[in-house]
Amino acid sequence: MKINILTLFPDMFSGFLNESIIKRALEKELIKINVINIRDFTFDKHKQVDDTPFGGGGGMVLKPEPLFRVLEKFKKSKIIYTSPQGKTLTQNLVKDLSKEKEITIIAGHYEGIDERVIEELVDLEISIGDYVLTGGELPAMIITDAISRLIPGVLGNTASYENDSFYNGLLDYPHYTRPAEYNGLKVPEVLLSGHHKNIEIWRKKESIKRTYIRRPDLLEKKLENKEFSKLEIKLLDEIK
Ligand SMILES: CCN(CC)Cc1ccc(CNC(=O)c2csc3nc[nH]c(=O)c23)cc1
Repeated sequence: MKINILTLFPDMFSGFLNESIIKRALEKELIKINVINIRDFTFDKHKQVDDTPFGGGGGMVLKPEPLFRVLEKFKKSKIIYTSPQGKTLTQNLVKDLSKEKEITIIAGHYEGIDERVIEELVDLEISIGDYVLTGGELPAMIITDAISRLIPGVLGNTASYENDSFYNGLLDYPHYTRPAEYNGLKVPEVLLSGHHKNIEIWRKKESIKRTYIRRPDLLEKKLENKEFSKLEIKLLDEIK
C-alpha cells in the first residue's frame, strides 16, 4: 500500500511518521508514505498556493495550478480530498480504501481547494466527522492511520484487529494489567482465574453491557443485521 499526502504543512506529519506502529510499518516496508509539499509545485516568484475567493466572502482558497501539476504525477492512484463536505469516514470505508494499491490524499486547508480540482481529479471527498477543524492535515493522518492498521503485518497479531469493537459491532470490554491490586482497587477475579472460557464469556458480557448502556445504536444495528450469536443473545437477555 502506498499513500501520498499532499499538504502545505509537511512538518505536521513528522511526529505521526516517526513514532510507534506507523514508524515500524514504514521500516518493515509494509506501507510507503510519501509526504509532498504542494508549494514545491509552484513556479512563480512568490510560490503562491492560495488566493482570495472569487465572489468575495473572506478566507483563502487553494489555487488550481499547483494542484493540477502535482496530481499529474499521481493520476493512477485513488485521489481523496479531506473536506467538511465529504463522506463521513467509517470503518467500512477504511476497509474499502485499504484494498487500493495506491492512494493520494489532498489535505485541505483554509476554506478549501478550487472546485475545478475536485470536479476533474478527486475520486472521493472524506470528512472525519461533524466538527470543525483548522485544516485537513489531521484528517489525512487519521485516514492513513486507520488504513495502515488493516495492512497485513502492521499490527503485531491479527487478534487485536479481529476484536476491534468496530469489527465485531460491539464496544471493547474493560482492560486490566499488573498490579492485581492498586490503592485497594482490585482486578475482577475471573481475569486472574486462568479459566479461558469463563474469561471469554465475561468479556463478551462486558462488551454487550457497555454497548447497551453507551451505544444502544450499535446494538440495534447488530440486531438488525442479525449478527448476534446465540451466546450474545443469551448474555443480552441476562443484562436487560
Ligand atoms: C465556513 C464553513 N466551513 C466549513 C465547515 C469552512 C471550513 C472550516 C474548516 C475547514 C478545515 N477543515 C477541514 O479541512 C476538514 C477536512 S476533513 C474534516 N473533517 C471534519 N472537520 C473538518 O473541519 C475537516 C475548512 C472549511
